[in-house]
Amino acid sequence: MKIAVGSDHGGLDLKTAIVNHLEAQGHEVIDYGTDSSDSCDYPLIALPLAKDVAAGKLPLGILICGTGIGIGIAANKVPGVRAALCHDTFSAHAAREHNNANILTLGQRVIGQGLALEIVDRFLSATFEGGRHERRVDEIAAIERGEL
Ligand SMILES: O=C(CO)[C@H](O)[C@H](O)COP(=O)(O)O
Repeated sequence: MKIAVGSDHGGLDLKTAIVNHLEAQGHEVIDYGTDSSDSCDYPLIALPLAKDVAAGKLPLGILICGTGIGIGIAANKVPGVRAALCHDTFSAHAAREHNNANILTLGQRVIGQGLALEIVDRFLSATFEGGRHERRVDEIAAIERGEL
Protein backbone atom coordinates (compact mmCIF):
# COMPACT_ATOMS: atom_id res chain seq x y z
CA MET A 1 0.00 0.00 0.00
CA LYS A 2 1.07 3.60 -0.61
CA ILE A 3 1.05 5.46 2.72
CA ALA A 4 1.66 9.15 3.43
CA VAL A 5 3.62 9.94 6.59
CA GLY A 6 4.49 13.28 8.18
CA SER A 7 5.51 14.80 11.50
CA ASP A 8 6.76 17.93 13.14
CA HIS A 9 9.97 17.92 15.23
CA GLY A 10 7.99 16.54 18.18
CA GLY A 11 7.11 13.43 16.20
CA LEU A 12 10.24 12.92 14.15
CA ASP A 13 11.68 9.91 16.00
CA LEU A 14 8.38 8.05 15.89
CA LYS A 15 7.92 8.93 12.21
CA THR A 16 11.33 7.43 11.44
CA ALA A 17 10.38 4.25 13.30
CA ILE A 18 7.04 4.06 11.46
CA VAL A 19 8.68 4.61 8.06
CA ASN A 20 11.15 1.79 8.76
CA HIS A 21 8.35 -0.45 10.04
CA LEU A 22 6.14 0.15 6.99
CA GLU A 23 8.94 -0.26 4.47
CA ALA A 24 9.96 -3.53 6.12
CA GLN A 25 6.38 -4.70 5.48
CA GLY A 26 6.69 -3.79 1.80
CA HIS A 27 4.60 -0.61 1.86
CA GLU A 28 5.56 2.38 -0.27
CA VAL A 29 5.98 5.35 2.07
CA ILE A 30 5.71 8.95 0.88
CA ASP A 31 7.41 11.13 3.50
CA TYR A 32 6.12 14.70 3.85
CA GLY A 33 8.79 15.65 6.41
CA THR A 34 10.00 17.07 8.65
CA ASP A 35 13.51 15.74 8.18
CA SER A 36 15.32 17.44 11.05
CA SER A 37 14.89 18.00 14.77
CA ASP A 38 14.72 21.76 14.22
CA SER A 39 11.50 23.26 15.51
CA CYS A 40 8.80 23.55 12.85
CA ASP A 41 5.06 24.20 12.63
CA TYR A 42 2.77 21.16 12.46
CA PRO A 43 -0.02 22.84 10.40
CA LEU A 44 2.43 23.30 7.54
CA ILE A 45 3.32 19.59 7.65
CA ALA A 46 -0.30 18.49 7.94
CA LEU A 47 -1.66 20.58 5.07
CA PRO A 48 0.05 19.07 1.98
CA LEU A 49 -0.40 15.51 3.24
CA ALA A 50 -4.03 16.14 4.12
CA LYS A 51 -4.73 17.69 0.71
CA ASP A 52 -3.20 14.69 -1.08
CA VAL A 53 -5.17 12.20 1.00
CA ALA A 54 -8.40 14.16 0.53
CA ALA A 55 -7.75 14.26 -3.23
CA GLY A 56 -7.29 10.49 -3.29
CA LYS A 57 -3.63 10.64 -4.36
CA LEU A 58 -2.87 8.39 -1.39
CA PRO A 59 -5.47 6.26 0.38
CA LEU A 60 -4.18 6.68 3.92
CA GLY A 61 -1.87 8.93 5.94
CA ILE A 62 -0.18 8.97 9.33
CA LEU A 63 0.66 12.26 11.07
CA ILE A 64 2.68 12.59 14.26
CA CYS A 65 3.40 15.50 16.56
CA GLY A 66 4.12 15.69 20.28
CA THR A 67 0.56 14.90 21.29
CA GLY A 68 -1.07 14.01 17.98
CA ILE A 69 -3.65 16.69 18.70
CA GLY A 70 -2.48 19.79 16.85
CA ILE A 71 -1.51 17.99 13.67
CA GLY A 72 -4.90 16.23 13.67
CA ILE A 73 -6.82 19.46 14.22
CA ALA A 74 -4.96 20.99 11.27
CA ALA A 75 -5.53 17.98 9.00
CA ASN A 76 -9.24 17.93 9.81
CA LYS A 77 -9.61 21.46 8.41
CA VAL A 78 -9.18 19.98 4.92
CA PRO A 79 -12.56 18.83 3.54
CA GLY A 80 -12.61 15.09 2.97
CA VAL A 81 -10.10 14.37 5.72
CA ARG A 82 -11.16 12.25 8.66
CA ALA A 83 -8.14 12.28 10.94
CA ALA A 84 -8.34 10.19 14.11
CA LEU A 85 -6.08 10.43 17.15
CA CYS A 86 -5.67 6.85 18.39
CA HIS A 87 -3.55 5.86 21.35
CA ASP A 88 -5.01 2.38 21.77
CA THR A 89 -5.49 -0.49 19.34
CA PHE A 90 -9.29 -0.67 19.73
CA SER A 91 -9.67 2.94 18.59
CA ALA A 92 -7.23 2.30 15.74
CA HIS A 93 -9.37 -0.35 14.07
CA ALA A 94 -12.69 1.27 15.05
CA ALA A 95 -11.54 4.52 13.42
CA ARG A 96 -11.34 2.67 10.09
CA GLU A 97 -14.29 0.30 10.58
CA HIS A 98 -16.82 2.87 11.85
CA ASN A 99 -15.49 6.31 10.86
CA ASN A 100 -13.64 5.50 7.65
CA ALA A 101 -10.75 7.55 9.02
CA ASN A 102 -8.20 8.27 6.33
CA ILE A 103 -5.49 9.73 8.57
CA LEU A 104 -4.16 8.31 11.84
CA THR A 105 -2.55 10.76 14.23
CA LEU A 106 -0.19 9.84 17.04
CA GLY A 107 1.61 11.66 19.85
CA GLN A 108 5.25 10.75 20.24
CA ARG A 109 5.34 12.33 23.69
CA VAL A 110 2.32 10.31 24.83
CA ILE A 111 2.85 6.65 23.94
CA GLY A 112 5.77 4.27 23.50
CA GLN A 113 7.08 3.14 20.14
CA GLY A 114 5.98 -0.49 20.51
CA LEU A 115 2.34 0.43 21.11
CA ALA A 116 2.46 3.05 18.36
CA LEU A 117 3.59 0.44 15.80
CA GLU A 118 0.79 -1.93 16.88
CA ILE A 119 -1.70 0.91 16.47
CA VAL A 120 -0.37 1.60 12.98
CA ASP A 121 -0.77 -2.08 12.05
CA ARG A 122 -4.34 -2.25 13.37
CA PHE A 123 -5.28 0.98 11.59
CA LEU A 124 -3.91 -0.22 8.26
CA SER A 125 -5.36 -3.74 8.42
CA ALA A 126 -8.92 -2.65 9.25
CA THR A 127 -11.56 -1.86 6.64
CA PHE A 128 -14.62 0.38 6.62
CA GLU A 129 -17.78 -1.58 7.47
CA GLY A 130 -20.19 0.71 5.59
CA GLY A 131 -23.91 0.23 6.33
CA ARG A 132 -25.13 2.49 9.12
CA HIS A 133 -21.62 3.91 9.41
CA GLU A 134 -21.70 5.06 5.80
CA ARG A 135 -24.80 7.15 6.50
CA ARG A 136 -22.99 8.86 9.39
CA VAL A 137 -19.82 9.51 7.41
CA ASP A 138 -22.00 10.93 4.62
CA GLU A 139 -23.56 13.26 7.21
CA ILE A 140 -20.09 14.49 8.15
CA ALA A 141 -19.44 15.26 4.47
CA ALA A 142 -22.77 17.09 4.29
CA ILE A 143 -21.70 19.24 7.25
CA GLU A 144 -18.49 20.09 5.34
CA ARG A 145 -20.55 21.15 2.32
CA GLY A 146 -22.79 23.32 4.51
CA GLU A 147 -25.81 21.17 3.71
CA LEU A 148 -26.54 20.26 7.33
O1 LIG B 1 2.14 18.31 20.05
C1 LIG B 1 2.20 19.25 19.31
C2 LIG B 1 0.96 19.91 18.77
O2 LIG B 1 -0.19 19.30 19.25
C3 LIG B 1 3.51 19.83 18.95
O3 LIG B 1 4.40 18.80 18.59
C4 LIG B 1 4.04 20.58 20.16
O4 LIG B 1 3.13 21.61 20.53
C5 LIG B 1 5.41 21.18 19.87
O5 LIG B 1 5.89 21.79 21.05
P1 LIG B 1 7.34 22.42 21.14
O6 LIG B 1 7.39 23.53 20.11
O7 LIG B 1 7.41 22.94 22.57
O8 LIG B 1 8.35 21.34 20.84
